[in-house]
Amino acid sequence: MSANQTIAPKIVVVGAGAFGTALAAVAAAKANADVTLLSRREEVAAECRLTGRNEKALPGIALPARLAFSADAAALAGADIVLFAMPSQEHRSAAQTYGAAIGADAMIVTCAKGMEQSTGRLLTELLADELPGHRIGVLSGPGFAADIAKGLPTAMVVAAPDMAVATQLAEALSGPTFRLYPSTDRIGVQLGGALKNVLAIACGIVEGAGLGDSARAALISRGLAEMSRFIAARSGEADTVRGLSGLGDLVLTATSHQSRNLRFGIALGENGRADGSGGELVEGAFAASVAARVAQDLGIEMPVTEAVAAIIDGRLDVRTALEQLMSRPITQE
Ligand SMILES: NC(=O)C1=CN([C@@H]2O[C@H](COP(=O)(O)OP(=O)(O)OC[C@H]3O[C@@H](n4cnc5c(N)ncnc54)[C@H](OP(=O)(O)O)[C@@H]3O)[C@@H](O)[C@H]2O)C=CC1
Ligand SMILES: O=C(CO)COP(=O)(O)O
Repeated sequence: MSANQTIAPKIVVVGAGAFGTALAAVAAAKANADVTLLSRREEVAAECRLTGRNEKALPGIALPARLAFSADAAALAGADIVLFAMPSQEHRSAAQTYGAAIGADAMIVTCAKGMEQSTGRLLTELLADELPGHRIGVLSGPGFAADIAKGLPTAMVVAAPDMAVATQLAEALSGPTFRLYPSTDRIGVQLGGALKNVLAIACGIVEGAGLGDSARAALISRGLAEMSRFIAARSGEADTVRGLSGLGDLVLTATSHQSRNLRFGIALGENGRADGSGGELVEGAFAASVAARVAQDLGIEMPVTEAVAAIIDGRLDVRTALEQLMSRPITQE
């Protein structure tokens, strides 16, 4: 993507799940849009082409007529903006699969919320490892795919190292009901998205175990403090945590039953153990252990995150976790 581009950029969204389909739909709703949704399975692309819907990902939602569908990596040729919208743990293999088909000038934006579990790498770092020379951005913030695709008002953040590029991305991807704010804090923006999922699981556990709304409010506030410490230790900006990608997304995910992370936590709180996610993607279940491990390496305290990781691993039960959290030494807020 060149710095002074005025014609509509060519956008390819890789990953035809709920979020990829929603982002492709809002981008394609604009006049002159050139947007392709790239699935890894031909049957998904074929169904979308035939019915104008991606029924499994976004049930009952009609997609814009201008949106193109493909399962051929060749669709990436000439793309100005490539959105990576597959799960965090799939980013490295997707970069390896599609990298050769992506042109050297394309800007790549991760839209996932997580860190690589095996290495603790941020997704922007991982993409820079696999796709050297590309400008790498991140899109995150409070927005459920179904809300975005239905045209309900949504605001999120897109971050790139250079504000001019972040602004270009925000302009290219925003629409009448989908507003993107540009930022240069890639670390803060993506860590907000990764860490709020763990805290949403914690809020779900509190709900499922019937511990009350006051406990949820305490968790949101203390969880935000954990996010701040982690972001600062990873050299992100302190202010970012108070914005859409931090507090905004934490509040949304910790309070809405649309959230898969919250629902997973509720089941944990009700049953006292992890019974799986029923096939749903629960990013926080991956992020909990890696965030706890990295926090320990960085020497920062993240008691809520550590408790969630231990509960998911079956090393701690909910009652003991609560006792431990409540009996920590009294400190200043
Ligand atoms: N859903 C939401 O409301 C939001 C989600 N996000 C984030 O977006 C990311 C994706 O979530 P979401 O869309 O909901 O997940 P879904 O489970 O709905 O979809 C994931 C999609 O990724 C595809 N996929 C998996 N691996 C690869 C790969 N290696 N290459 C290409 N495609 C692949 C899957 O394809 P297949 O069907 O073939 O398995 C599937 O279409 C997550 O990190 C999530 O946190 C962010 C904001 C909102
Ligand atoms: O990130 C999201 C909303 O901002 C989606 O949350 P879940 O993955 O918990 O459904």
